[in-house]
Amino acid sequence: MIEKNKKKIENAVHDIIEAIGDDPKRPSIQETPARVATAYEEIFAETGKQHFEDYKIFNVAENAGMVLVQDIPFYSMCEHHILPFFGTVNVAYVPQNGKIIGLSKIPRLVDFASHRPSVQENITVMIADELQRILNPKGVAVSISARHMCMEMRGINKSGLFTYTNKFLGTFADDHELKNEFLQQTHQR
Ligand SMILES: Nc1nc2c(ncn2[C@@H]2O[C@H](COP(=O)(O)OP(=O)(O)OP(=O)(O)O)[C@@H](O)[C@H]2O)c(=O)[nH]1
Ligand SMILES: [Zn+2]
Repeated sequence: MIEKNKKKIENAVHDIIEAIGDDPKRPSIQETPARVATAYEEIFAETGKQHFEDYKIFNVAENAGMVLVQDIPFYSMCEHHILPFFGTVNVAYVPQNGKIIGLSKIPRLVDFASHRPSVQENITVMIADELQRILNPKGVAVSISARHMCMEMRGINKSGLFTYTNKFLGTFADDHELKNEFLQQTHQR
C-alpha cells in the first residue's frame, strides 16, 4: 500500500476515535491509527485484484483423482460493516490431463479471495472460478463454514451461528456420487 493511502487510513481512524468520544491523544491509544493502517494493509492486501497469479502448473498421472484440501482457516471482513467473518474452507478439484498446482497454492488462493472487503458467497465463488480458470480441471468444489461478527456482536446479536456456502463446477455439479464423496469427506453429509 502506498504511503499516501496508509496516511488516509490513519487520519480516518484518528477521526473515528474522536467521533466515538475517546481521546486520540490518550497515551495508550496514540499509536492506534498507525497500527490500524498497518493491520489493514495486511487484511485488505488483495483488494481490487481479480486474478490469482502466484502459482506454477505441474503434471501428474493423467487419471489422477480428486484432490481435497480441507479445513483451511480464513479471515475476511464483511463489506457491509467492515467487521470480521472467519471460518474454514474446503477446496477440491479433479485434475484434467494431469494438470495440478502446488498444494500450498490452495490456501494462498483462499487468502487471495478473502483479504479484501467481501461476502461469504463471493469468496466461495471466486475460489472456485479462479481454480477453474487456472487449471481447467474436470470439476471444482468449494465449501465455506463461517461465523460473522456483524451478526454476533451487534444487530441480531446471535452468537455461535455458522453460515454454510458452497459452489460446485463441472463434474462435481453433474456427478452425484462425486459430490457426495466431497460432502462426506468434509463432514457435510
Ligand atoms: N449474504 C450475506 N450477507 C451478509 C454477509 N455478511 C454480512 N451480511 C449481511 O448483510 C446484511 C446488511 O444488511 P443491512 O440491512 O444493509 O444492514 P444492517 O441494518 O446493519 O443489518 P442488520 O445486521 O440486520 O442490523 C445483514 O443482513 C448482514 O447479516 C455475507 O457474507 N453474506
Ligand atoms: Zn456485516
